[in-house]
Amino acid sequence: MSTSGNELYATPTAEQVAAAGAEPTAAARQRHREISEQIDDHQYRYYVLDAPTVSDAEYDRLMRELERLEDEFPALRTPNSPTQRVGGTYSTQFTAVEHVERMLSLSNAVTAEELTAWANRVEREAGGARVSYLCELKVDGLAVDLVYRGGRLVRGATRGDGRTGEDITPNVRTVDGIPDELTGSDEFPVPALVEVRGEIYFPVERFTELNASLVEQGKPPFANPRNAAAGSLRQKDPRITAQRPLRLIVHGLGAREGFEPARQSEAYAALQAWGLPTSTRWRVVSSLSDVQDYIAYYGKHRHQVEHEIDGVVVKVDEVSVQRRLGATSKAPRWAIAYKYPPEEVNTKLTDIQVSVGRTGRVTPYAVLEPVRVAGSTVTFATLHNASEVKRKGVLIGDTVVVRKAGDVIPEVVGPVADLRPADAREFVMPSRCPECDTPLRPEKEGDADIRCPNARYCPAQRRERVFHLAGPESFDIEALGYKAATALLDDGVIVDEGDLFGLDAKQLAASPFFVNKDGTLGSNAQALLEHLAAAKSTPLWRVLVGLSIRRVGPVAARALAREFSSIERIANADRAELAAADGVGPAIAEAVHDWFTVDWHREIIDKWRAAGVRMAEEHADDEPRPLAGSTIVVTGSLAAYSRDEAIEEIQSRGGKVTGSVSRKTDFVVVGENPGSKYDKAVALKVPVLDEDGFAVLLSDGPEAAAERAQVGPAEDTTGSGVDAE
Ligand SMILES: NC(=O)c1ccc[n+]([C@@H]2O[C@H](COP(=O)([O-])OP(=O)(O)OC[C@H]3O[C@@H](n4cnc5c(N)ncnc54)[C@H](O)[C@@H]3O)[C@@H](O)[C@H]2O)c1
Ligand SMILES: [Zn+2]
Repeated sequence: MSTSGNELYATPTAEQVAAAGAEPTAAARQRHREISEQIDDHQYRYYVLDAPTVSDAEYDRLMRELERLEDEFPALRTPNSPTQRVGGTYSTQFTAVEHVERMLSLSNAVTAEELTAWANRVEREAGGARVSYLCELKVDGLAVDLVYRGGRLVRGATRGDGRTGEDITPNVRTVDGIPDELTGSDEFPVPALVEVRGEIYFPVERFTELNASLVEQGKPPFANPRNAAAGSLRQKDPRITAQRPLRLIVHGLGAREGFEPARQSEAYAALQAWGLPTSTRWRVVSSLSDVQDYIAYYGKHRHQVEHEIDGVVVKVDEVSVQRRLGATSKAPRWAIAYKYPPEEVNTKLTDIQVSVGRTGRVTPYAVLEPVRVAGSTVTFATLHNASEVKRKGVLIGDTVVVRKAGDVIPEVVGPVADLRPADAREFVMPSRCPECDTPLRPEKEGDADIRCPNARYCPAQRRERVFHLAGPESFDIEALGYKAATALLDDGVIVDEGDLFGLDAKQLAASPFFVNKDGTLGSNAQALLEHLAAAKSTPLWRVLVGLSIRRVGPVAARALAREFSSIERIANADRAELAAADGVGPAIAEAVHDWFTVDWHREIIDKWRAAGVRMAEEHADDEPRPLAGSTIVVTGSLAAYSRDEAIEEIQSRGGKVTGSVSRKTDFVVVGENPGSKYDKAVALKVPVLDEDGFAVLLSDGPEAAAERAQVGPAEDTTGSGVDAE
């Protein structure tokens, strides 16, 4: 709608009044002003200070509220509204520069319906032209514009308000992977001028390290990798930028002379040919349902990517259609960002307390003001150990960024330094066990972990050990919940886990937890006795897991059970014999050996044996071992197996798993995002199995698998995202 010239003063027609909607109420105007001011403030903190004080989710909520208000009262939708302009601004710290072509933002969708509505509109307005969709990851970093003239990098700038950005040329030059000079190919010669758009990011795995070093220098840490990227790039002193492990992914073009792509995907092929870092993850698909699949796939695998992603960007691949669709003042109509549900929220860290685990390890954990994230309410988050608390730079009383990624346990990412209250205080590791008051100490000089050495009687350790026996990888005793385990110990029914399998109804009747109001024995007691009886014939490896021997998880326990086939033989083996067993090694051997030298540990074994717990593997020796003699390397992530599970599957069939590829390797099993091991396998011509091939290896053995293996140079799949047409 044009508001220029005399139109402003003319009496509006009936149609104009209708189009403008109802006159905004005073309350609506007031709220609109409030939110707009808040958004301006948040943009300043985010784009200029690189230190936001609210989460992206909170910011997005404000923006959506503003949009709803404007839908209701269109008169509020002025060109100046945050909904109508590219959010962001530039700092006087840097020289302001005009972009040759404007840098836009993206419209976004958070539901499948919004995405479908966008696609429907695209297809309607494409004028009958065929539309393909290019799907790619939305890199959570900061947007940059790189100008190459005659193939030379002449300028790097931030997005700013979209027209004017900040000149950060010297900083950009320090970023690994940004070429000073473009190369070209026959197909894609270097153009006379090109504005390249991309996203600079901070690799996720380097983030904690950066914050630790900032805290050490007495500087405020960054709340998340995106702010770390922005803060590292927008430095007055480019030498600081040079020390940060920043990376770039390019995803678009601005102005250009001497190059006119017909498709977005062709532009990416050109960018790659010029020597710029493109992603290998983009795909061109021909239907919306394929777009949905791509979104679902990365919804699941977003944490296997080296940078943070906050969504997927979908672009119309055909440039002719892009042109037809054009752009609003804020964003192109031919692209949309599908945003994943937020995984980060801000909340208050009210305290840091410690808990004592079943092996005595003392771990600090965050007590948070309850907050909802990724579908559940988070109140606690582990902090691992005291040095981790230091590395993260969080103080009690801080507002902190809490991250909960899918099913993964919640984590404190870092403090919001600008909201630190004056009375925030440092966490001090207690010197005594919170449950038994024994002085805490590291086991060995220099250990990061400290422990409660009172292993036998510390109530916390006993409780955790007893409860651990109930777990699915140990005896799997469903009726032994945390409350039941606590009651058994607190009411003196058992002294420790040694007494568990000898329990009878009379003993259980001594605990109110197992007795009904009318004095009869509860059904929970009956269930516990039944489950305990059934658990007595648990396989040996799971009995070993139940012993809470340090370092002995399911993988080591399986290896021990396979080699020794009885507790007796494990207890009597010396360190060298233990260490020589396949899949055991010196550290586990030492832990196992030490465990059996403790008298009360042996008493547990004796009591369990007396109670009828099976202590030997009956059939261990005649299990088929189809992979005996095969050496296998696993790299990348498999869909159907965790890393440990894959290793167990191989070892339980007699195969050997090693960490590096050599000519002696029989197979390399390659999952999603394999590392250099894959390249090495190809170079050494070691047979490579994908996940289906791995399934064949497990079910039908090495010969069948060899037929499915790929050997030698692989087809080059990078950048060949265009689907078969
Ligand atoms: N927490 C805060 O206080 C605060 C303040 C301001 C903005 N923000 C965050 O920034 C968002 C708004 O920023 P915005 O306007 O830049 O929108 P946006 O970040 O949602 O999307 C636009 C940007 O995405 C980037 N991008 C990443 N990968 C891309 C790809 N593959 N193709 C194309 N572009 C890609 C581009 O740089 C583009 O400018 C908010 O939704 C919020 O998440 C937060
Ligand atoms: Zn203790």
